[in-house]
Amino acid sequence: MSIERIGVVGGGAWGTALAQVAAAGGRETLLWAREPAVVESINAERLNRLFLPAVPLSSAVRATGELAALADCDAVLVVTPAQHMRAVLAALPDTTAPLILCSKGIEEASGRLLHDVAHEVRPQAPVAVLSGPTFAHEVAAGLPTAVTLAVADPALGATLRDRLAVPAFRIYLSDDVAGAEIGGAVKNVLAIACGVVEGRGLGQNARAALIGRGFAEMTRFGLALGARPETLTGLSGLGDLVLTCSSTSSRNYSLGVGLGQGRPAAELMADRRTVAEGAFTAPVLKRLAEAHGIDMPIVAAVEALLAGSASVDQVLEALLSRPPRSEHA
Ligand SMILES: NC(=O)C1=CN([C@@H]2O[C@H](COP(=O)(O)OP(=O)(O)OC[C@H]3O[C@@H](n4cnc5c(N)ncnc54)[C@H](O)[C@@H]3O)[C@@H](O)[C@H]2O)C=CC1
Ligand SMILES: O=C(CO)COP(=O)(O)O
Repeated sequence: MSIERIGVVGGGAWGTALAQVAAAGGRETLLWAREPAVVESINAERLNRLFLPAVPLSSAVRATGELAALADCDAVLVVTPAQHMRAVLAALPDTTAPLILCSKGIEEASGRLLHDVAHEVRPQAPVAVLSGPTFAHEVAAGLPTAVTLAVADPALGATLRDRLAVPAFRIYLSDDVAGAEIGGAVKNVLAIACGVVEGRGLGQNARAALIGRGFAEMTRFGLALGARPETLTGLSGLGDLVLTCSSTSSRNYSLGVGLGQGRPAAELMADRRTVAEGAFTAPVLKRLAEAHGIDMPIVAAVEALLAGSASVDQVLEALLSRPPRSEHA
């Protein structure tokens, strides 16, 4: 199987950065964007003025507003917000090209991981997941980055890796598709919690404690859903958790900073153009954890803050008054 022409669905920051990677070496890459202003600014100025304004794009990235234009792509990177993925996949032209899911989240209405959504909507297409510690602006600027590419078929994985990898964008293969997805979805919720710690001035010890105990929650949830431990300790799990929990470059962390400063979630979410996936993942993750009997107190605290059902001081008090337990229980 030869993969030459890549399509990208989603003209936000991450779709644009990935289009830039796919266009390395001057290979034409077709980026579908929902906003006509994004299509126009990319084609006319080589810039995505709405979502990634600081990075000049390769002339090999071409934008379109028509999903039908992706019909002859050999592989399609899917980079919409998680809650819109089902609708966009359903609107894709009839193609059996491999779909590489690059979004991070869980579908709220169904509780399904995104690769399950993709299998359901596009049963003929092979599905891969690309995830890891990857701020879009750094990838687009060509800074060194490493990711996990998870796909059941190792031959397809190697073909996709050979087409997409460049020296500064290292791709590590895995066949643990669910594990790669779970890390990326859960870390967004934990990043909100770490932002709250900063916003409320709780200190760096508290942030490190949240990363450690948050990782314990990610591990319990991941193992219960069939993820492998080495995936959770790898790039798409612990690697991305560390990145997102320690930088205001993260939209999720920044949302948490606002919550920690006492601003209401509704105000922080209103008029957002960019997506903070953890706000949509938290309620469904809490629901899934309860359904599976998995203890996830940090996730529950973030959900309560976002829902406005508890204040920062109340969730802090609840977390600090939990009965002592073994670190490994
Ligand atoms: N920005 C980053 O550094 C990274 C983002 N991701 C993931 O990539 C996914 C996309 O995020 P970004 O590219 O950052 O988005 P963004 O926050 O830069 O832009 C928002 C995106 O949402 C799209 N959108 C809004 N309403 C929509 C609708 N009804 N249907 C379809 N699309 C709609 C917009 O067209 C735009 O592409 C998310 O799941 C995110 O977690 C993953 C790794 C890195
Ligand atoms: O997923 C990301 C980095 O790996 C981007 O994080 P944010 O969505 O929080 O900005």
